[in-house]
Amino acid sequence: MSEQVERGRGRGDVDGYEKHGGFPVYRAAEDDGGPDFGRLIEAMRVLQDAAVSVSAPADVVRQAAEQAEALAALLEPHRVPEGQQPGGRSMGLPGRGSLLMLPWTVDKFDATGVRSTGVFRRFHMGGNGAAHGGTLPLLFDDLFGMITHAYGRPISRTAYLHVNYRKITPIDTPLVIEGQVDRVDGRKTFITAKLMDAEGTVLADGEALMLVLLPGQP
Ligand SMILES: CCCCCCCCCCCCCCCC(=O)SCCNC(=O)CCNC(=O)[C@H](O)C(C)(C)COP(=O)(O)OP(=O)(O)OC[C@H]1O[C@@H](n2cnc3c(N)ncnc32)[C@H](O)[C@@H]1OP(=O)(O)O
Repeated sequence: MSEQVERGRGRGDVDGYEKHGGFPVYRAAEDDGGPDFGRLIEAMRVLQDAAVSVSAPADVVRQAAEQAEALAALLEPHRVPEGQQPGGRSMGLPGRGSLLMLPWTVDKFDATGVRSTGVFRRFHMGGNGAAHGGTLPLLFDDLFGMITHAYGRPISRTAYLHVNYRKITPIDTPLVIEGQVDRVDGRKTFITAKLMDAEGTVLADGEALMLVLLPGQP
């Protein structure tokens, strides 16, 4: 996906694109973590959905806990430093293969904006069939980061993020989020986006100021 970025278009007067402040330079994982990584992440998401929605007999809960502990022990010796794991860098996987991110798929990524589609799952539910209010800023924030990147700006930090909740955001319903850079002013990138249902009804809109980091800024 990074190859699609029209490098330099939105740099403005910001130097040192490759430096990203104090950030290490992140590269996309070449093979999306290998043939079974996406499968593992999706299985983990199904498990998350189950963990927040089941009411199972004590014996089943005990077995599940033992299996979850065994799985964690299997993976534990393979931790690597930030920027080396496929999670979050696998551009071909929903949510870039990060369990933290909403499992949404990017279908437009260029300097004119980014669009992503997906569903909020049971794991993301707040109450009465609606997505938890805290999960929407997560979706917006990650989109804003991608929009900044697609515009050719260095990785930036969110200085502020505002979300207007216009209508209830349902779970298990295909939705789309789309946004773009509105204005650039030196280190400042102003971005807006809308979350919509399949009929184009706006469920939430958001705006953010993303600030290009100064050299050495964490
Ligand atoms: C793998 C391969 C490729 C992957 C490709 C995919 C893309 C990859 C996607 C990643 C997606 C992640 C995207 C998450 C991004 C976060 O979520 S970052 C985490 C959340 N944010 C933070 O933790 C930021 C914490 N805050 C800070 O670090 C510092 O406050 C900041 C934001 C760096 C700014 O500090 P500073 O550099 O000292 O800035 P400062 O001089 O105070 O202000 C600069 C200007 O901005 C203005 N400003 C600053 N804050 C504000 C504010 N809140 N409101 C209004 N104006 C403000 C100032 O007034 C000033 O304006 P001017 O006077 O220049 O006109």
